[in-house]
Amino acid sequence: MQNNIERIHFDSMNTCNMCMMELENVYETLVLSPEEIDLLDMPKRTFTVHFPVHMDSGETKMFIGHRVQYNDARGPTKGGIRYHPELDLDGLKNLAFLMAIKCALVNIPFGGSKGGIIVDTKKISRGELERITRAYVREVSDIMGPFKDIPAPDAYTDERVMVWILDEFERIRGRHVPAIVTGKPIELGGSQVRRISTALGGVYVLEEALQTIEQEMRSPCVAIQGFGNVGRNAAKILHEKGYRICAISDSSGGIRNVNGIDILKLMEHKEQTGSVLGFPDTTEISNEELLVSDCDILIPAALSKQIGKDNAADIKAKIILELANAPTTLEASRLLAEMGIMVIPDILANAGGVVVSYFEWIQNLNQDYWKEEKVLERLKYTMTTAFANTHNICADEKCSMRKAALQFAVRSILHAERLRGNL
Ligand SMILES: NC(=O)C1=CN([C@@H]2O[C@H](COP(=O)(O)OP(=O)(O)OC[C@H]3O[C@@H](n4cnc5c(N)ncnc54)[C@H](OP(=O)(O)O)[C@@H]3O)[C@@H](O)[C@H]2O)C=CC1
Ligand SMILES: O=C(O)CCC(=O)C(=O)O
Repeated sequence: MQNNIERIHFDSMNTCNMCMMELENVYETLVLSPEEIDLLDMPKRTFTVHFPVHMDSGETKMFIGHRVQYNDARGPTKGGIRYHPELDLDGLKNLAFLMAIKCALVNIPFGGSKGGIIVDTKKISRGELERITRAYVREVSDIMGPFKDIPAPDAYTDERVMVWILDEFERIRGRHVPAIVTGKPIELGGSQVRRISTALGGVYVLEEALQTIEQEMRSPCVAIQGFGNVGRNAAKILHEKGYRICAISDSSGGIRNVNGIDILKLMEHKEQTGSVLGFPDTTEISNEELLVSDCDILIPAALSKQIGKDNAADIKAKIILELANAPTTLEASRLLAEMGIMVIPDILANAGGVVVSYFEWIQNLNQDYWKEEKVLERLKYTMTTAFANTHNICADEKCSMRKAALQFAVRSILHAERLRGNL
């Protein structure tokens, strides 16, 4: 086997260095062959598109979009679409890899993908957002399909964007194809619960995790970074369950009140002002301060690489529930494990989103729509089973949850590759 540095030089075209480094943590335990490592280290396909869009000003601007399909041994690739001014292909490869791992861990028949457009949604109009989305779909429609690659919402995309993706794709195909995208509004084939499923799935695994620790936490104090779809719904669900939400932030900064923040009122405040700042009876803190603030449970629910080697040692939470994707660098993950902090990894913690996306896809294909109770019951079963599978490996091997989850998922992906005769 080549060492890491040799490999980076050897296949520099489309490697995913972050994926390689993450996978190295399980190579030894799983005793993988060089062929297996080669297969896992690189995405299957990477697309970059460059397309013009007419802006409101009358000028035409060029945009760049990507879609990475990492592995499809277990089924069509599945993963969100992210709009962000700092979107980069390497980050997307890692996110697509995490999708493949996540789907294998919760045992749904999908591979993993991720995509997006380099754009700041706060600096464009609604009309421009729609034209950019539709233009991107025209560029990538050939590689999408209900049995090929199925997008969904991610940071700075929402139901409205999913509807434009659906509509543009159906215009191109000339027929209805509801299963082309998930995260749609219920009126257009969306599933009950999908709006809150990422947060709710996270709460299910958090409560399983709390049962495994000896020390009882009474009215735990929770700090949440991010107040978008995932952060806001996690805050609301936990608030309703009696947790104290002591600190919360968005891109403009954070607020803190150790006695707990009224989340419903904060949601109204954010709706009216566009920010969590200025909410009554709270002290302003920075996003950096939020991450290292006194709390029992820390929930990163915004962007990647928020917890790194520079701030990990200062974290005071006893549990970190990673609702964002890749919020912790690998270096920081190792440090947190040494500090005895329980980290419920993204690939488990935020899988509730794709699990209900899978339910939405099934409902679309069968044209048979489920009641809320059925979705809730199946989501809970899927998440608690994935938690138990991960926890059992942790107990047997005395390893972190991240390593355990990764092992479980890699085994499952390689098994599918072997069955297909690819290994
Ligand atoms: N949506 C889903 O179903 C899933 C999402 N995820 C992951 O969850 C995370 C959040 O996604 P989602 O909630 O959908 O995205 P949204 O776009 O709905 O929300 C993003 C939130 O993050 C905040 N934010 C952005 N930059 C920063 C920053 N530097 N510091 C603090 N907060 C910041 C935003 O602030 P502001 O409101 O001011 O813009 C916003 O509140 C992402 O990592 C995503 O990949 C994972 C699985 C599924
Ligand atoms: O719902 C989905 O299909 C994917 C959601 C997503 O992008 C994620 O889990 O990171």
